[in-house]
Amino acid sequence: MAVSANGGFHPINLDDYEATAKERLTTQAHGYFSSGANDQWTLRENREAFNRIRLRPRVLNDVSKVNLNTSILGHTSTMPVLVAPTGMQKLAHPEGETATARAAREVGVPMTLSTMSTTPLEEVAESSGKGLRFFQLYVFQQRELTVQLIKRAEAAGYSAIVLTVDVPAMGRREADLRNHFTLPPHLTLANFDEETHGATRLCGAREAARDGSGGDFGLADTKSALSAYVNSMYDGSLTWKTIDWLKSITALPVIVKGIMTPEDALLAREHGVSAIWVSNHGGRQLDGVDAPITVLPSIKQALAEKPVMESHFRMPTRMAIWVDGGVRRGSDILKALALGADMVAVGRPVLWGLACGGQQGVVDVLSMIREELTLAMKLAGCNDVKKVSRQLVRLAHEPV
Ligand SMILES: Cc1cc2nc3c(=O)[nH]c(=O)nc-3n(C[C@H](O)[C@H](O)[C@H](O)COP(=O)(O)O)c2cc1C
Ligand SMILES: CCCCCCC(=O)C(=O)O
Repeated sequence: MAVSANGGFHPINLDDYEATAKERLTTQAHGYFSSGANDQWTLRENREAFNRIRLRPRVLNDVSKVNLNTSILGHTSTMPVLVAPTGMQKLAHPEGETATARAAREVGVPMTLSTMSTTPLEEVAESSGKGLRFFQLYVFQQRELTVQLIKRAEAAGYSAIVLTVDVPAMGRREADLRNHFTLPPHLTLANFDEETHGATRLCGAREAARDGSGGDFGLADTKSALSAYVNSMYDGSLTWKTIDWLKSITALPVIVKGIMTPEDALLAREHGVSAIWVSNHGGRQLDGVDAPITVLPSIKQALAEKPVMESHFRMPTRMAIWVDGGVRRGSDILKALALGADMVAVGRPVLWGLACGGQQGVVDVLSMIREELTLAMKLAGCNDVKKVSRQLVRLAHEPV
């Protein structure tokens, strides 16, 4: 990282943001944001998998101008990048999700707001203004509460519902256990009512975690307050019928986040979703699964080979593929596009930007991603994201 004479912060890559964010965050917050599940093999693999993919540059192709504009669900994004949902952003900065929303709007990319936001979804919508925003949904055992969240997201102008399907139970994040992670008293899960739901319940979990009593959640040393909350509140009985139900109660496009196999990608298409989001939740759920970028080619191939199944649901003409996990370089985005992604999401880098500089920090992170992507495109001989093709990359098992 470049350090000026007065010790100022001059990040030159996304890892520099992470290093500085670590210095600024509490141990608990940094542990929650950065960690993966169990031995964190998948967390590391998300990065390493990108390093195994080689680029195949073409030359003499006029790259004096590079076009990154991308169409997403009938809207426009200024690059094929979106902000992934991450919970509890006020742990990173007092302005939390509103700062992220303003930054995403400024840069012209979509933001996905987490159900587990520390700012009410309506307030985030107001900050986002005309910015494109999606609402990430967790389905609660209290179905009525889930329906209310969807109705509120529709009323507040969110343009899609992103249903996360890889949290039937909370992954085992050992940093949260070691740090006795709790939400600080001044923060709440702001999409919920103190009386009836979330904030109150997480407070219960917080006290139980602190005094080791187990409290209402029966916490032991092997459970964190977060896992106690998730395991007692989220609906672990979701099936593919849940997608049909969701589509029956909202006219918004439905995206399914957490797809990792061709089999599930095909099922998602049968159930009429608008996009699948290939993701292993940033290595935070099942440790030992492949990186999303590794499974992307087989998912793309299965969708291309198998015809769209007939069903009584309205089918999108083409189901889009979004991907996330370990994206830290512009060239990672180029690799993902070449392997079949329509959009690429970033999670932790946005949190690091938020911790380093609030709204401006997130703008800087997204702008750095844009600059790196533009340069990678030029050096690879590609002047338009729409023209990125499979020929641009070589996988380890393919001949040179
Ligand atoms: C701190 C943190 C909180 C997250 N919260 C959510 C969430 O509330 N909902 C969700 O669907 N995914 C959540 N995720 C997963 C991200 O949406 C995304 O899949 C992941 O972070 C991508 O990997 P990356 O961080 O390497 O970019 C969270 C990830 C992190 C790091
Ligand atoms: C208060 C519960 C936090 C739920 C999980 C948010 C998430 O998806 C993640 O941390 O990962």
